[in-house]
Amino acid sequence: MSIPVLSVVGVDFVRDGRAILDHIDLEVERGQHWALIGANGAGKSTLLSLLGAVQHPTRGTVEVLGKRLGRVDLRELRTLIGHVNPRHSLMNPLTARQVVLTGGTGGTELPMRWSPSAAELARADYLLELLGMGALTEARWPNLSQGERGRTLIARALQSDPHVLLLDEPSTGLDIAAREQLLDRIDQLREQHPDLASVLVTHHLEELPASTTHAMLLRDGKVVAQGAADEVLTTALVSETLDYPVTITRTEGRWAVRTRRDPARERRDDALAGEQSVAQA
Ligand SMILES: Nc1ncnc2c1ncn2[C@@H]1O[C@H](COP(=O)(O)OP(=O)(O)OP(=O)(O)O)[C@@H](O)[C@H]1O
Repeated sequence: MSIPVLSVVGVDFVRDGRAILDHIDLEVERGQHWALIGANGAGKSTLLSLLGAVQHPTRGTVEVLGKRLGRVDLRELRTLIGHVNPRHSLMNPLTARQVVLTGGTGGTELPMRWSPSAAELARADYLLELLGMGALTEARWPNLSQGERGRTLIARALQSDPHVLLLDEPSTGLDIAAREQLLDRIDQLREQHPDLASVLVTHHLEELPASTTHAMLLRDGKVVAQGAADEVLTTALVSETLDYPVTITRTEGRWAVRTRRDPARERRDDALAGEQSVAQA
């Protein structure tokens, strides 16, 4: 059996006496594309930061391709992981191509007196093309739209040829066209790199690419359910996770969420509104 790309065993993350993550187990294999779903504050970004070797767990183990966080140099681990941070900040107005090249140098700016090899340049251009940025390789970061920046950052995360891609709410702030373009590119990327694994965090099931294979539902730092996407992204389990009645549908691979009507609750709300207006009269 091959070594999992990511292996999380018995992980707790405790801050100020509070369990922000409570006994998390997760195994991500090559070619699997996980969605991490939960309400605000459920612990999604914290879990992603452990997977990205940004922080250490309080208890338990995190391994990336069998290399254990805490035992292996963090820089070595991070070359195996492509982490897309939507809050990427830049001091200099680099071009899209230069931003992608920084993905191979481990910083956000290009090192002084550094010049890329022909292979590094060719990879950056290949990735920009793959993410639909081929016409904008010379465009400068401050002039890129939010959607173009997002796609550039995914190309940047892939420059070091990582085994796993971590995406933290990649569609936040995008209009519908930009979001759909991004999701299409993620689907294409996964198709063309069948060994790549990924973990994508979102609040919104509409923002999941059709190529999502697995899901984990988190509530208050605990796992509500995890496994194959269609077994986990169900009306009952997502409602339990969000503590709110929703109906989940999946059409042409994509998910949609609607508030579930609860006739008993509506009758109670109507009766309450009636009592209040009588009281005010
Ligand atoms: N280093 C820390 N110290 C103290 N509390 C923290 C720390 N990191 C995270 N938290 C808290 O842990 C909880 C989970 O945070 P996290 O950002 O992981 O949630 P999330 O599911 O990503 O939320 P959101 O969807 O709002 O981004 C929050 O209540 C947050 O305030």
